[in-house]
Amino acid sequence: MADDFTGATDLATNWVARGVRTSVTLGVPTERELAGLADMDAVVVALKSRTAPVAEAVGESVAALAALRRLGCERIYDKYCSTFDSTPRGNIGPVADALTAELGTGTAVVVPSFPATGRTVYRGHLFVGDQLLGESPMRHHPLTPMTDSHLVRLLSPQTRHPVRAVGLDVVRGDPRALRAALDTSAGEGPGYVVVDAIDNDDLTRIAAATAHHPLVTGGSGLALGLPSRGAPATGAMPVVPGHRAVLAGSASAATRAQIEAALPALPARRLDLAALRADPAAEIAGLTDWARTHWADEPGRPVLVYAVGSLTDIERHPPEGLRPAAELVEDALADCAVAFAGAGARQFVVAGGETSGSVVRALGVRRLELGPALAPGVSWTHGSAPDGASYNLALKSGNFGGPSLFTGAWGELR
Ligand SMILES: Nc1ncnc2c1ncn2[C@@H]1O[C@H](COP(=O)(O)OP(=O)(O)O)[C@@H](O)[C@H]1O
Ligand SMILES: O=C(O)[C@@H](O)C(=O)COP(=O)(O)O
Repeated sequence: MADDFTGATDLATNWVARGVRTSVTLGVPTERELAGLADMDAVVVALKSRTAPVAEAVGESVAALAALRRLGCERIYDKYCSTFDSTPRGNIGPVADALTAELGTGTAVVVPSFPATGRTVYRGHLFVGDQLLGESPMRHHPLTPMTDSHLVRLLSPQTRHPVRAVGLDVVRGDPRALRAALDTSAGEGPGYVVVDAIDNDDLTRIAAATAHHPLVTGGSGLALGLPSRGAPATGAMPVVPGHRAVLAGSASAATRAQIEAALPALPARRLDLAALRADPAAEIAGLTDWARTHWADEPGRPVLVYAVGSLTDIERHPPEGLRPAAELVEDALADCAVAFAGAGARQFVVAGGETSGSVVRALGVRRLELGPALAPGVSWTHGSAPDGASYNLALKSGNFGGPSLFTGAWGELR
């Protein structure tokens, strides 16, 4: 299970790359939906629980676990952000505590490392590229600003269980010693072990040492440590003809670079918070008319609607008595998606995990199958809504992908 929608397609991208047939369900699958998943090797349940109230996040995660167990899943992967997005209250710790209790497990590993995207862990410190997490642009995140980098320190206040660390020397040493270090010792109850990993070989060692663990936790990188089952498990993804749009609610550094690179090439509009507060329906109608005009002029050319071009666009506190910007933007982009779909848009790149959750829920899509990969942790997907409309959706984590992703992604839809 994944705590946001981009995280879900990120994990699925890595499983599919290892030849594991994987579907993503958007929300906890119903009994009927479960029946359609029986022949998959893996299922990722995408939740929107990263910044939800703790009790809600725990409740949804336990419901997702119950559904996965009904499906016969024997091993559970608790996927959170490779930048450990959370606060001292959660939700990484409380969710992991609940899963540990439900599964009756002892020690669970904590592995945010995803070297292909620059996330590495050394001596318990999480790095984003060359920077410590707490010194990286993640310190500016509108919802979960990360100002510390030490994973034991970050997780400890969030859990009732002990947190210890295992260093790179152990990861690269005798495999039996690694396995012993990651297993629950006699008399030890539930707890967490933060494991160093700075390259994919480290992840392979950790995956082998935890192959018998019923629960692992981390970013998606650990999935790349699985033994490959052969060719990537993507079938021929249907390409849905229709207009194209990029909807970017993320304020992350990679998204801002993608917006900057796209501005000279794509018709673009930045959301106007004041206008949205004054009359959201009129603002969405205006954006839809604008998009329609561009699609009529140049069919095939995507339009870009974005929230944050530079850090100064972030509104940390709403003016007295008004709705927070995060809610306003998520609702606006979800409404744009629905209105754009009504105007014939079928191909969307959505930037940001929370944003993707809002957009995909609004479109009503409940299940995604993966298509071509666009960057580490980012793939095109295909999904259908109950009204019969189908979409190609690329749910892009705020911090993933190169600068040309918003302009270059479309070439993969052939
Ligand atoms: N101008 C803004 N001020 C404050 N918050 C914003 C603004 N624009 C967007 N947001 C919010 O920031 C959050 C970004 O989170 P998310 O979509 O998960 O992106 P990321 O993947 O970069 O974390 C969303 O809730 C979005 O609505
Ligand atoms: O693990 C990751 O970094 C991503 O899969 C992820 O969770 C991204 O979250 P957002 O940046 O909020 O999209």
